[in-house]
Amino acid sequence: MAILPSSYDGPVSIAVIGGTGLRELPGFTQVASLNVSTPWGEPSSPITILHHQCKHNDKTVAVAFLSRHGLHHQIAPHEVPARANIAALRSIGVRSIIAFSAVGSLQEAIKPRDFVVPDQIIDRTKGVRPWTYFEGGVVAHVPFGDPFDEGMAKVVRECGHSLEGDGVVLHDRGTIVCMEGPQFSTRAESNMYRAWGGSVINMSVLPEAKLAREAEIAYQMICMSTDYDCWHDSADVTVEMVMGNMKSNAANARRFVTAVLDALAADEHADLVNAKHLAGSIKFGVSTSHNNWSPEAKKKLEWLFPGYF
Ligand SMILES: CSC[C@H]1O[C@H](OP(=O)(O)O)[C@H](O)[C@@H]1O
Ligand SMILES: Nc1ncnc2[nH]cnc12
Repeated sequence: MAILPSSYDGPVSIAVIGGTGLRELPGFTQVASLNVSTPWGEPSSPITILHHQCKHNDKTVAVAFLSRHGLHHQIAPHEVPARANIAALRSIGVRSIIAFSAVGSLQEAIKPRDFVVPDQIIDRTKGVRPWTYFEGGVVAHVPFGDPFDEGMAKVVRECGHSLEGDGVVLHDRGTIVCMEGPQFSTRAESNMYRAWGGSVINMSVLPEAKLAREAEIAYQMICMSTDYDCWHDSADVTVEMVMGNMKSNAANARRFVTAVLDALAADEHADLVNAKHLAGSIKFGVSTSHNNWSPEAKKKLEWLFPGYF
């Protein structure tokens, strides 16, 4: 295989974070592979820059691709270096992320292989994952009432519906429960999440979505259901089941992501993918006056937001 350049000059506003079963985007041309180091450590994988020829306007768009669990799926959900991942993407210019995830279904109507565009999250992680950029001498609080980006979600839903009838079944909204893992849930937990109104469950939407919000990045997850967890009459979830359903529906998953990238590349979405609606928002969330920031925190945050504060 040819060695890819380790730098890329052009603008890259959009990233895809691939999860279980979506470790690459075939059909896209790889033009660079970036090893970015951040004050929060190394990301899960090199960031691949892909060139994508848009269907609608013949434009070539650059997309960044990061593999959440590493190139060989060697990083457990609680070990994913989410701060480094989001910081590395922001540092190369990314302002919008489509994150992909294999999820368990908590509702009969969401069948294995159906897609869901979640609009809410219930946090069941256990506090073992670093979840903020604002600590160690600087405090900030960002709004998180709507944890996903509605503008991105609208585009994703339109694309999903345009593929319906062609093997894609889409649920427009849903509450995703993010559990710690790596063990799957007990039956009592699974039933409790159902009683709470959970639609689907995974181990990876947090802290990814929180960090994207802090980094002023528009973030939307696309979920693909792979199992009925362990509350249903059918067999309990296993990795084999997850991988089997991911594999047999991989073509649809890729078609879906490609359609979303095509749509996001349209000129009308330029402000959305550059997250103009979020630019500058973090400044209103910071509670610590700038001259009182600790030197360590200042150094890290100036790396993330150069020339900002
Ligand atoms: C292999 S089953 C559990 C695993 O699958 C999901 O991964 P991802 O969200 O990265 O697609 C889930 O969150 C767990 O990490
Ligand atoms: N049942 C489940 N629980 C947590 N994460 C999952 N990812 C896929 N299926 C899952």
